[in-house]
Amino acid sequence: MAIMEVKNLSVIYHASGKRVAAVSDVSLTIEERDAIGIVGESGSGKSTLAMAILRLLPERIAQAQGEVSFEGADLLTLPAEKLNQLRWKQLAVVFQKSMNALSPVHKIGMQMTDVYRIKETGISKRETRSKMLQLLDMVNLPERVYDLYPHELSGGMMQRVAIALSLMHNPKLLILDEATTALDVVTQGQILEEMVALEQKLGITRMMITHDMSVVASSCNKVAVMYAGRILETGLVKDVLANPVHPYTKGLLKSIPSFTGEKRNIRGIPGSIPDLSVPNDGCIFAERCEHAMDSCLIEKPQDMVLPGNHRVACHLAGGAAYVS
Ligand SMILES: Nc1ncnc2c1ncn2[C@@H]1O[C@H](COP(=O)(O)OP(=O)(O)OP(=O)(O)O)[C@@H](O)[C@H]1O
Ligand code: NI
Repeated sequence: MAIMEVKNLSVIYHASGKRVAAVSDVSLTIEERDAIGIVGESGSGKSTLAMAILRLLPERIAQAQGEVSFEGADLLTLPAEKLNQLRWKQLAVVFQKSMNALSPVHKIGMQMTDVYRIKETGISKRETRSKMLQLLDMVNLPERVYDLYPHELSGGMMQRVAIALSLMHNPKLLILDEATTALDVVTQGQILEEMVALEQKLGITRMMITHDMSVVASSCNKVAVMYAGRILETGLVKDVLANPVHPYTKGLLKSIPSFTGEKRNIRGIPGSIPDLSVPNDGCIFAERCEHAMDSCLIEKPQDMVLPGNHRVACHLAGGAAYVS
C-alpha cells in the first residue's frame, strides 16, 4: 500500500529577482516499508524536495505546487494545526546537522525528555526516563549517554541521538537528509545496518537523501535519481543498479568506487548542473550528455516504463537506440 504519493511537485525559489526552479514536476510513490534513496549531486534539489514534503520551506521565498498525499491528506494544503499533529508522530526527519539544534548546556537525557513531552503529556517522569533509555538502547547507545552533554559525544553518537529523537513517537515515515554523510565510513556503515534492522522491527518507511550511491545500494530497496530538480530514473535498487539506463545514472555509478573493493578510477561526470533560473523545455541533462540528440534539446522526455516499474526519462530509452 502506498504510504505517500507525491504528484507533480514543483518548487520555485524567488531569489534576487530570479525564479529558481529547484524541483520540477516530481512524482513519486512510496510504498509502506520502502526504503527509498533520493540520490544526486549537490544542488539537484534533494533537500528542497524533502522540505517541500514536510512543508518546512520558508513561505516567503519558496513556492511549492503539486500534491503530497499522506494518510489520505494533502500535506501541502493541510491546515497548519493538523500538519503539526502529523509531524514527529507520523513524519519525522533527521538532517545532517540535526544535533546542532541541541543545547550545549543541558544533558542529553533531559533534552530528549523535553522534546518527548511536547507531544506526550500525562506521562510520569519515571516512565519517560525508561522510554528514553529504551530509545538510546535502540540506537545502540549505552545508558550513560543519558547523563552526558552533547560535547561529550562523538559524531556517530550524536547522529544516533538524532535518530533516537526522530523515532520517539514511532513515526510511519522517516526522512533522513544526509544524516550519515559526515561520519567515517565504518560508523556510517554500522548506523545504516542498525537502521535497516530497526525499521524492519518497527515497520518504518524511510526516505534517504544522499549524494552517495553506495549508501543507497547498502540500505535501500528503491532509488530515485535526481538531477537539476527532476527525477531522471527510478525503480528498484536491484534493477537500477544492475541495469542503469539513463546516461546520468550510468555516470553516477561509474563515479563511485567498485563495491567489490577492486581499484577503479573515480570519474566524475564532466560539466555541472545548469542554471535553474533559465527555463528548460528539453532534457535537463542534455548539455552534459554525451549521447544528446537534437530532440533532447527541445523536447522534455516522458517516463519510459520498463519491467518492475523501472522508469527512465530519456529519449534514448524509448528510441531505437535502446536495447533491453
Ligand atoms: N533558500 C534558497 N533560495 C534560493 N535558492 C535556493 C535556496 N535553497 C536552495 N536553493 C537552490 O535550489 C537548488 C537545489 O538546492 P538543494 O539544497 O535542494 O539541493 P541538494 O540536492 O539538497 O544539494 P546538496 O546535496 O548540496 O544538499 C540549488 O540550485 C540551490 O542553489
Ligand atoms: Ni541537500
